[in-house]
Parts: sequence; C-alpha cells; structure tokens
Amino acid sequence: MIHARSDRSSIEELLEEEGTQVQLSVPDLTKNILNRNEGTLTDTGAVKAETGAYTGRSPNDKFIVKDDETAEKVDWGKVNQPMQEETFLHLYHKVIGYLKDLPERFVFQGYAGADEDYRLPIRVITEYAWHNMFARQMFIRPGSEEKPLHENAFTVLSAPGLKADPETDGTNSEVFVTVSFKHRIVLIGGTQYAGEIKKSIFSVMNYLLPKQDVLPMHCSANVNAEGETALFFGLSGTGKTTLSADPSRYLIGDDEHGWSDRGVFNMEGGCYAKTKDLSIETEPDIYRAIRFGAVLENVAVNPGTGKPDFTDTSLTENTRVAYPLDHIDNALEESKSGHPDKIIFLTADATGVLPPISKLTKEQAMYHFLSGYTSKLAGTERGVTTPEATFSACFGAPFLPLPPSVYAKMLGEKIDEFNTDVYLVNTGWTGGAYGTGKRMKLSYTRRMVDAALNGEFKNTEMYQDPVFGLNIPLHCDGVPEEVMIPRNAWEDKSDYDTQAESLAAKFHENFKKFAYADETIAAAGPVKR
Ligand SMILES: Nc1ncnc2c1ncn2[C@@H]1O[C@H](COP(=O)(O)OP(=O)(O)O)[C@@H](O)[C@H]1O
Ligand SMILES: C=C(OP(=O)(O)O)C(=O)O
Ligand SMILES: [Mn+2]
Repeated sequence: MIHARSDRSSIEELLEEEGTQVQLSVPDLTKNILNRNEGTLTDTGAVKAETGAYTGRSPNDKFIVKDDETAEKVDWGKVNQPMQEETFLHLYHKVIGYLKDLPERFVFQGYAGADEDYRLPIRVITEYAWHNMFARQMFIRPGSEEKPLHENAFTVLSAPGLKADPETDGTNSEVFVTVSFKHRIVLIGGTQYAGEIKKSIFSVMNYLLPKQDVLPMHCSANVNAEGETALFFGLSGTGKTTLSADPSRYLIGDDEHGWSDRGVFNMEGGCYAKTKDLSIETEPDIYRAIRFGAVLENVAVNPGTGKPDFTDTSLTENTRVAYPLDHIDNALEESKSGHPDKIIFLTADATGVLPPISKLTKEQAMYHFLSGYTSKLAGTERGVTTPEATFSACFGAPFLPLPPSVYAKMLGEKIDEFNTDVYLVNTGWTGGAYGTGKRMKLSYTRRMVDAALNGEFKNTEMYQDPVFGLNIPLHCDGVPEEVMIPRNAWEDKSDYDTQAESLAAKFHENFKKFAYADETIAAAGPVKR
C-alpha cells in the first residue's frame, strides 16, 4: 500500500508537469475557456458552459473512504457510502495519470471558511478551465499580497473526462465523487456538474468543523445595518440564495456557513444561484451579478445574439450561475458577523398544507431541524423530475458525514444560549398540492420573511394549526389574509384534511429514527391522534 507521503508527491509532480496553469486570473481563465472551446461568451460578459449528461448532483456515486480515521465517526449508509482505501488509491492513481496525460490542467489555491481560525486551505486541480473559474469564484480567494497556504491543503482533483468502470474500479457507475480524510483528497470523475466541486468541500467542512466546536450549516445568511444576523436553512430549491439576496440587508453568503463561539462565517467566496425564470424584476441582485467573471452553467443562449434565455430549460431545470460575492452590491466584505438572532427554516412543501410562515417553539425548532421536511425539486439531483417529498435531516442530509444528532445538539445549545427566534417558512405550494395548487408567490414570502426579521409578529395574534401544532401569525402586512392559513387557501377542505393527515403521518414515521431525542422534542411534532 502507498502511504500519504507518496500520494502527496504525485500531486506535487502533477503541479510541476508542463502545461499546469496555476492561479490564473479571471481574464486569463476566460481566454482559456474560449480558446479551448469549453464555453462561449454571452452578451452579459459572463461565460457559459454545458455539462452534457450530468446536470445535477449524483448522490448515488458519492463515497467516503472507510479507514481508521472515519470508521467510528461517519454515519454510514445511503448518503455516506463506504469505500475501501485500496479502491480509493486505485482511482486516485487513475485520476492523477489521466490529468498528467492532458496537455493542460488548471490549479486554484484558496480557502474554505472566512474565519481565519477555522479556514481550510484548499487546492482544486481541474481538467477544464471553466471548472477552475468556478472554483476561483466560489471558494475564498487569497488576498493579492497573500501567498496561498497549500501545505496540508485539502485537494480536489476534478477529471470529468475520466469515466470509471464499475466492474473494475469499484464504483456504482461511471461517475465518482469520493473523499479520503486521511489523504485529504477529493476525487471527482465522470461528471461535469460544477456543483459537485463546491458541495464535496462542504461535506468535508461538515466533517471537520464539529471537531473544532464549530457548527457547519447548510444555510444562507445576511445581516441588517444594526448587525442583526439571520440564517436561512433549506434544502436545494427552497430559497436560500433567493431570499438572502435582499437589498435591505447585507449578504454574508448563500449556502454554507459555520457558527463558532464568535458568531457566523461564510465558508465560501461566491454564490451559486438557480437561473430558471430569473428576471430583473423579481431577483434584481442575482440578475445584475451575471456579468464578466460569472459562470453560467447549462443556460440556453441565443447563438446569434449571445443573450441568455432564462426561461429555456431544455438543457435542465437546474440551470445555474456562479459569481463571486462582490458581484452583489451589498455583500458584507468580511463575510462574518455575530450570533444570529433569527433563524428561518425553509421548506418547499409540495403537498401545500404547511403554513407560509409559523413561529416555532424551541422544541418545535429541534423537531423540525431533525426532520428536515421538504421536497426535492426537479433537477438538482439526478432522476428527480417532479417535487418529491423528503425528510433531509438538518436540511442538508446529502452533505452530512456525521450523524444528525451531532449537528442538532450543537444547534440546540446555540439557540438556547442566544435565545434565537426560529420560524418555519413554506416556500412551496399553496391552495393545493403540486399539480393543482400554485407555488407561493415570491413577493409574499419576501414580505413574510421581512416581517419576521423586523420583529413585526411580536404582537400579532397567532392561530395554532390543529394538525401540525404550528403557531401561524393571522396577519402580515402586504400579504392577503387567506394566504396565511393554508386550509383557507384550499377550495376543497376535505382534500386539505386528507393531505394534512397524510403528511403528519409521514412526519411521525420519519421521526422514529430519532428515538434518542428528548421526549419534549418528540412531542413537538404534528399532533398525534
Ligand atoms: N415563494 C418563493 N420563495 C422562494 N423562492 C421561490 C418562491 N417561489 C419561487 N421561487 C423560486 O424558487 C427558487 C429557489 O431557489 P434558490 O433560492 O436557488 O434555493 P436554494 O438556494 O435554497 O437552493 C428560485 O428559482 C426562486 O425564484
Ligand atoms: C448546488 C446545490 O445546492 P443548492 O441548490 O442548495 O444551491 C446542490 O444541491 O447541488
Ligand atoms: Mn442556493
């Protein structure tokens, strides 16, 4: 067996190989993308690339190497599939060989984690220049004077053109996304979906940060002028990116944060927004972020004019743009702030029965954090084409190597200590389930979130939902009253009752796996009958 030292040396060899381009600037990366025909320039100034067959994450192809370091810690199962170290090393050598044989390869060195005490040096070595631009814009770039630390960096090797053979390579398909904590390496092959690069480092952070007493979170974050911080947890498509880009608040980040005893910090240096139906009217900040330096992924572009068409989802529902935080006017430069005093759990309820906003008790907050009820929306994961009800613990199960209890315990302690208010917001369907109802209007959700963050519900009369036990404000300025109580928004009340009872039963069924949870937390779910 080859030990860590020689693995490192072959990465070093790769770096010294002719054709290795290190730390290219955005203009130089753009030139490479165009000259190498990896993508095109759009009329916005942003480049655009297509990923071919894989336009979302491949969760079934994700592995963690099971070794002395991870064996007892990782929550093994469908999300965290074990891989033997031998299999990993075999793949590793294949990837290194593949990248070495290419005429060129691209290297980005930077960080994950804006807080200097907790940041992880990372190095991303990519087959494609456009993936390097993605990494450069999404991770934290070293300052212009700063020589990036790459000693002991976690290295991502991205070789989409290398397809695995499950028979001989020990993978599930031609795609593999596999991490070894011992070797501090992520291998990506077979897929060009850029999201794998950022989400694999997020998984790494979710493993490493709790050891340093920092809670890693799948959430966006922003802060107002008074320094009051808000977090928005939610699975893909629930609105983290959209709702955190708010002209009246400073953006900290759109997807991944850590919460230490000093407060919250962004893990990233950029955002990765969905562009489906994007318009300047409904999402002005994101729209304006699409300019030179941004990377469009699988967005249809008119070949004559170079104009992106955000309504065209012929390549995928999961069309995306990546841009650095400074493309958002009111992004907070330091990327960190104090302890949050408001937390929003976002859920895209495809059954249309959860209230558009409700205030949670501490026990309900823990219950809903562990449950992580939402729908997988079309596109972000392979094979999902219509909303699929799912329970995703901590609103981020696909990215959590450790058992949910680890993260839940940390969140519970912090909510207690800082007396954080928690709201549950349904950005999904209303007036009926997916198919008959409609997606909640974004302008209503924005208004309700604003109201919650401004403390407008302090004296508002609340109605307790008889099925879910959730406390719903009866009034929110700017939102029609009939929207607030979901049952009132449904034409057929008995239909509503059936759906609500059926969802409540799913909550109970799912919660059985949290047998260890405190009785008061277990009792904070839907009313049992
Ligand atoms: N009521 C709503 N609240 C939030 N987003 C909504 C709503 N209705 C529609 N959307 C759309 O849903 C998508 C939410 O995606 P996004 O903000 O990227 O989620 P995430 O960052 O959590 O993956 C956006 O395309 C947004 O325009
Ligand atoms: C990029 C992703 O996350 P999100 O949709 O939350 O931005 C993803 O899940 O692949
Ligand atoms: Mn997002």
